[in-house]
Amino acid sequence: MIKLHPSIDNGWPPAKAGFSGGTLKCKCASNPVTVSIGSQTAHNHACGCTKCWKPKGAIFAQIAVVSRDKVKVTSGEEKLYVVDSGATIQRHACKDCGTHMYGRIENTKHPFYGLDFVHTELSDETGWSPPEFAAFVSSVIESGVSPDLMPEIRARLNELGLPPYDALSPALMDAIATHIAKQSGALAA
Ligand SMILES: N[C@@H](CCC(=O)N[C@@H](CS)C(=O)NCC(=O)O)C(=O)O
Ligand SMILES: [Zn+2]
Ligand SMILES: [Zn+2]
Repeated sequence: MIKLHPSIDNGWPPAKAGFSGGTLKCKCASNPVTVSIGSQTAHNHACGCTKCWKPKGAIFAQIAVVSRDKVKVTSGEEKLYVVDSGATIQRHACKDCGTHMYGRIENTKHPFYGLDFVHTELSDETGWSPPEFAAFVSSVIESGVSPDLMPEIRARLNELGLPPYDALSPALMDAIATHIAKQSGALAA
């Protein structure tokens, strides 16, 4: 069976009712960076793009969103740096172990402004919102996955209940387009 991501390959625990967050910890054995998340996450998904952080050996990342005001660096802030300051999502990573601790959008006009991107697998708590779909699936080829494996990867994602898309899910793509149409005036605000 093709392996996609350690938190996805064997299924996942369900979201816990009333779950109110937890602490993300980087992979450093000493002085880890810790980030407190003060609420449940949403839109958790697998992402195949080259920019999202993946655990060792994984083909996909797993990533969810949470309101930026619920994200607080609680230790090791001095170890964080922005991976690509030109990217829409400013990914704050640990300079010692490379783990991305949170991704933030600073452009106030962006449809997802106000939401941070986080990898909930970095927490010991269970009850986070589970993955719902797979995004940027074709992009795994850009990381060196053989195009010949794509039918098997998409079949496995479907089997796991994660519909594969080559961008975001239709619901999120519609939300982005609606936001842009309201900004341009093509739709009434
Ligand atoms: N094919 C590209 C896709 C990159 C991409 O568009 N990633 C999406 C999903 S994370 C995105 O929203 N990126 C914005 C950013 O990285 O700032 C790649 O794999 O590098
Ligand atoms: Zn680290
Ligand atoms: Zn991504």
